[in-house]
Amino acid sequence: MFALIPRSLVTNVSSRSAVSLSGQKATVQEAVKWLIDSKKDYHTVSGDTITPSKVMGIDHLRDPRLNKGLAFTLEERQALGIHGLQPARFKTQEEQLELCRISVMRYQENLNKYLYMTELHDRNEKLFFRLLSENIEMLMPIVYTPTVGLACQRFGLIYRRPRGLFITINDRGHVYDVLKNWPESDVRAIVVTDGERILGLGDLGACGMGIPVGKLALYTALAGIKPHHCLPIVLDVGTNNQTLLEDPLYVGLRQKRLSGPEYDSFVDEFMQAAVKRYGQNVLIQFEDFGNHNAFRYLDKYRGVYCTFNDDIQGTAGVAVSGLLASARVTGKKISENKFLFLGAGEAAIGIADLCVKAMQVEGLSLEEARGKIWMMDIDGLLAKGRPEGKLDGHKAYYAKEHKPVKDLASVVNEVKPSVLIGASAASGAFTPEILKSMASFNDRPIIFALSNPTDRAECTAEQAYNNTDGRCIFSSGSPFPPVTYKGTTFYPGQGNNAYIFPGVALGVILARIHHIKEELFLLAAQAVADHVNDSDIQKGSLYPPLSCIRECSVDIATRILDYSYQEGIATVYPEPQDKKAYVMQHLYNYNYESALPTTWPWPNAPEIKTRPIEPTKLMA
Ligand SMILES: NC(=O)C1=CN([C@@H]2O[C@H](COP(=O)(O)OP(=O)(O)OC[C@H]3O[C@@H](n4cnc5c(N)ncnc54)[C@H](OP(=O)(O)O)[C@@H]3O)[C@@H](O)[C@H]2O)C=CC1
Ligand SMILES: CC(=O)C(=O)O
Ligand SMILES: [Mg+2]
Repeated sequence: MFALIPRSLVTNVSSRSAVSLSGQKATVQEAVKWLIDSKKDYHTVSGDTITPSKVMGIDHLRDPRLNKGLAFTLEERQALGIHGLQPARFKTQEEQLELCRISVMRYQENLNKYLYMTELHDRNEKLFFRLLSENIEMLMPIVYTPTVGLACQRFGLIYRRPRGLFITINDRGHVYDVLKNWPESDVRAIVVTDGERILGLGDLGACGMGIPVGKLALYTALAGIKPHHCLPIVLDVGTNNQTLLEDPLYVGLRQKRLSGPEYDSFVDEFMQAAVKRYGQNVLIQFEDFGNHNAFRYLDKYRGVYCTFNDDIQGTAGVAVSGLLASARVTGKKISENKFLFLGAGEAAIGIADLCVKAMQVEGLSLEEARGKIWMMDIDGLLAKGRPEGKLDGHKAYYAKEHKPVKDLASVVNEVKPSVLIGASAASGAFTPEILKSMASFNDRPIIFALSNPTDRAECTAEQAYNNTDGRCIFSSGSPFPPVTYKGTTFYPGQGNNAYIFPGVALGVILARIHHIKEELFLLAAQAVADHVNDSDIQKGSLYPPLSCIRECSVDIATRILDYSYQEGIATVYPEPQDKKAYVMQHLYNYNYESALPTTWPWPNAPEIKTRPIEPTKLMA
């Protein structure tokens, strides 16, 4: 009888003294080595005969992890049993990449480019990641903000193949069983959302899955974390978005969002199940939860699990990095600035808290540091005793003895901040009048419009430069094209947590840190700032080019390893002596490897006729 067995179980046949491998006699040890080398996932076993499954032949084309398309050589096509299943042409990965670049650029609509990338991800994983990694500036806006926002909004319409795990409240009591359905057993990182605050687009329920998928694509493309170590998850607890509830295309649970103790116990069960399934070191990144849950869960879980909240902590890292780099333009330390935030939510409070930490490192007391930060929420200035708007949680730290003020322009004129940061999703809130005011009392005003996606930004890059006489230092959460003002072209940097979370995750995973300390984000901020060079600054950017994020991620991870061994929070022993080499050694390789076992051809195997592969011209 034939049976399909996983490669990991092939060693079960070791009790046999000899086997027949694809018709060739071999010792068990040789056969096992061949099978392991062959990187096949399944083999048929019949009696003492182990045969690479014929069914799995075609699965080399169907499985995105194994598929190389026309890049399979003649030897591989014959050895894997896929000869004849593709056209005769052989291509290099470089030729395939060129075709992909041409194909993706042929689409006019960004959503179609997104769909092309999704289809490529589903078809050929290595090609997808190499394409993305080598074309970050062109493709990050497609797989990530802003296009991913649109993809989430159209999720029901564009949904074709599943990616990630959807765990609903109906799975309560069985969350672990659902996790067991995920086909990978060695998951090291989970990005989870409940879809309540997707970018600045609000509650998108289960359609929020695009975000964990996009974030984890960046884990691999920007930090070399292996794709099979990554798991995107949506906790579907319903949605309060009435439009979605009435949308026949909505694919999530069609009911109001669960809240209160039942919701909490569901999230508790998820956390416990994740650790039971993948071990206590599994990294769990919270993404785009509603404000009221984000802070609570960070406080509740950070000392118990290996977890962080990207919107609070990752965003803080990237903003502080920009502020550190801004010193090269303004000559001011962070503590020599006065800050005004529009927004007092996850991103704004996260940034403010990390700025305070940075200012303390620069020598300020906690009170002095908090005193330099002014904040506004939907009810206006955080002023003690204001009649409207609670000052709960961290908001209270930044509330000032001040009369209530509602409008941003008045606060700007009164406070005269040197740094204006928007994390409110209030598009256009930085009006020309406000920008002009910033330029009237600052030589080089710092303006961060961090809200995503693009149409939620507090101002555009063009508005910022035009209304500050080209003197502002600008960055935004989603990318803006270069702006030419009075003959000078500015290339604004992207103040997005994508500079931070992939590198932090890489460092945490490699050091196997149990709990993620705040210091890691300060350290990551410093690392990214160190990668900014004079030409970046001259071009108008506080960040290194997107094409350098991989280097930043490796540097962040290396510094995290150094720090975690110094602090005794790393749990991998023996301690790697050369930390950077250790990081490099563990990066995902998106180049194709031979699909042939190293020992191929098997002794006495029929000779494979080969012919030279002729270099062919790329498409025009
Ligand atoms: N660039 C980046 O890397 C990141 C960008 N972001 C972006 O930041 C934005 C906010 O995210 P997040 O902080 O998580 O969301 P939250 O919901 O936690 O916070 C939003 C904050 O903005 C305030 N707010 C809303 N509307 C207005 C308004 N008209 N005027 C003044 N304040 C207003 C809210 O007030 P109240 O408290 O009263 O409700 C709240 O304090 C989103 O667009 C998100 O995409 C987020 C993370 C990373
Ligand atoms: C970038 C990001 O995490 C956000 O906008 O939510
Ligand atoms: Mg987010």
